[in-house]
Amino acid sequence: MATAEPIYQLATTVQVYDNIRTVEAQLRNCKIESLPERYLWPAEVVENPKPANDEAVAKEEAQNLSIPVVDLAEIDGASEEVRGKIARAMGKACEEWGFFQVINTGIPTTVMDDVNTSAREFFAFPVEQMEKATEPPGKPLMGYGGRLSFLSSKVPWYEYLGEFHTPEPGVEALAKNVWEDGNPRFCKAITDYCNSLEQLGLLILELLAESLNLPKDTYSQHFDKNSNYRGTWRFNYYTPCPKATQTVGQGPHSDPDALTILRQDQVAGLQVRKGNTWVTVEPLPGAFVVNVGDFLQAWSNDRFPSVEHRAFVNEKTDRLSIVYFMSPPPMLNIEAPSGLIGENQQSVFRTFTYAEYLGIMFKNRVTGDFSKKPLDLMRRGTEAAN
Ligand SMILES: O=C(O)CCC(=O)C(=O)O
Ligand SMILES: [Fe+2]
Repeated sequence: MATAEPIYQLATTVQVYDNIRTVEAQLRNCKIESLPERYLWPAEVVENPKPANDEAVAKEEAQNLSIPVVDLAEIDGASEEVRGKIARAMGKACEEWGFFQVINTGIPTTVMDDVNTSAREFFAFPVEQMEKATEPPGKPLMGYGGRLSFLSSKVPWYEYLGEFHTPEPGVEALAKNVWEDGNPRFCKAITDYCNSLEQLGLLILELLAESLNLPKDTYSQHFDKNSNYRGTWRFNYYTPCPKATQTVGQGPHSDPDALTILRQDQVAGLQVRKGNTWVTVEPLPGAFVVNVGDFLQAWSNDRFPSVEHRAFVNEKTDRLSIVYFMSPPPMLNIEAPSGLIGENQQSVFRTFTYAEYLGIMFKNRVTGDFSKKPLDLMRRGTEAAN
């Protein structure tokens, strides 16, 4: 079981603080006046980067930008031509943004509504009840959390609940710790949702391979149920923060996995880096936000960047995002397919496994070193790669 994997051992250096609900209540009751130091992220992280030239122009440009939208309405039984068009649009979005929104996925509204209701049911509990789902420190970002610092030197203003969907689904064990009857409705909602997202993820991986003129199963074959791939669901819940402008829901990061599929509610909060600015991902009803993770960046030989993103919070409204992370089998060697490497050339990154990569990433983050994107350490010729 994943609990014992050495890749997570570093996370035992985790620092546990008061739950953010306690801090929020203290602020509202004027028991404390300002956010505790640990939530105060540096200005360069919280604010938009200052453009070198004209700030007003850059701001306006950012407002007019939005991540591409890919429509899947015609994908079922599509002709080669139509499928190719969709694949190219997706590939272009990934090359230029590392992000896109996907609409008309065919996933029934009820599947999305049920998981939404389940997430809100959980986060409506008092802290003591939610904490029944807290996992021991060796399983970072699994179970319930909302006061931890192990991925950065600062604490983000958010709570999460998550578990594996595959290879060993953990939702039932988790639910048994929280509800006496194990809440079968909750378990079903999450399982149905993950099954749908898994199918969507496989389709996207196929289309992305096609966009690179690779055999369509180049990536998706490694996400077969029998392949030991890691599918993880996570709810991110951002309670309103009385000092929202001083902190972040999630600091700038790229996702380590291959592909992330996120469903946000109708409250904006996700921002994607584009050059020197941050572009807000506008909530679109029924859409999913898809992004390339570090692993797919390596697997595409740098064609699809895994782009930094962050989530902000606000003073009045809570916000929920529901994420499905697709990570390859931990021991799979990742190397760029030969179709992406020219004659007499080497791949941009050295060969590495996901397990090895997570180890390096956690170490980097626990020590608070954000000066390098972890994936850059795997480029041929860099220190960690040698
Ligand atoms: O909540 C969001 O919009 C961002 C979530 C995210 O980036 C993550 O969970 O990795
Ligand atoms: Fe992320």
